[in-house]
Amino acid sequence: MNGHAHPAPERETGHAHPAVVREKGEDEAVVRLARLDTCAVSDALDKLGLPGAALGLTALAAPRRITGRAVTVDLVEQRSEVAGSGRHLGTAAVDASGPGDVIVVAHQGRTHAAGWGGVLSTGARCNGVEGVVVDGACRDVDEACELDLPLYATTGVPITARGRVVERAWNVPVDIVGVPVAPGDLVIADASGVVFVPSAHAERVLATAEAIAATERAMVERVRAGHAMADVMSADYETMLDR
Ligand SMILES: O=C([O-])CC(=O)C(=O)O
Ligand SMILES: [Mg+2]
Repeated sequence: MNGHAHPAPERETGHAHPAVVREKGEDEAVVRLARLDTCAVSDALDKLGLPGAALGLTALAAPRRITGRAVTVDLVEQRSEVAGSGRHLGTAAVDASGPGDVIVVAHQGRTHAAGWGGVLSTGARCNGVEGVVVDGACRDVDEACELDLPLYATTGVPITARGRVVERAWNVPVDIVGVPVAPGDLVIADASGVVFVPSAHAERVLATAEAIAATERAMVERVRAGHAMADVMSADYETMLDR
């Protein structure tokens, strides 16, 4: 699954997640997720009373739907008392990732320095990574566009992370705009935003989202058949997500 000639290194922290040991097409939850969109998944989370939608993130490059399992990177401000990894942020995650993986960088909304860049994008693309999510600024956005690597973030910035922001750890639980994200959690991102699904709740979230999507397909058929909007989107729709 890894584009490099050498085997992917062992992950340094956390648990191996299913995408590491399975080919993408064998990850049943990701296959089902790929048939949905962020809105159906967000509605399912609402109905189940779970958090998951990360606000304020949008596609800066290659704007298409991505789905996969989270490989996390946690960033901190570089200060003398912080022991960085000694290598550039995100590199271990890129080396260990491949098809079915989405790299999720916890940058805590920072916009003064990039939490991702073009050399990293090249590595991610070479390894077949599905895409990258950063809850802060990124640079070399043009390179990500040229590479056709989906990149979801808050904004672009030309300023490097070097000397400013370092990797604290990777493959660890992180916080993305208030949403807890663990390695191996499901990720879906599209033009409406970015949503995470805890792997422990994947089955019931997927089943609920599939039912919601089926209901909406039937509604759209009724709209196309000429039914009044007020009938199609009536009280049933308004209360559909009630718990
Ligand atoms: O220095 C950085 O912020 C990283 C960078 O530009 C790259 O990966 O190309
Ligand atoms: Mg660069």
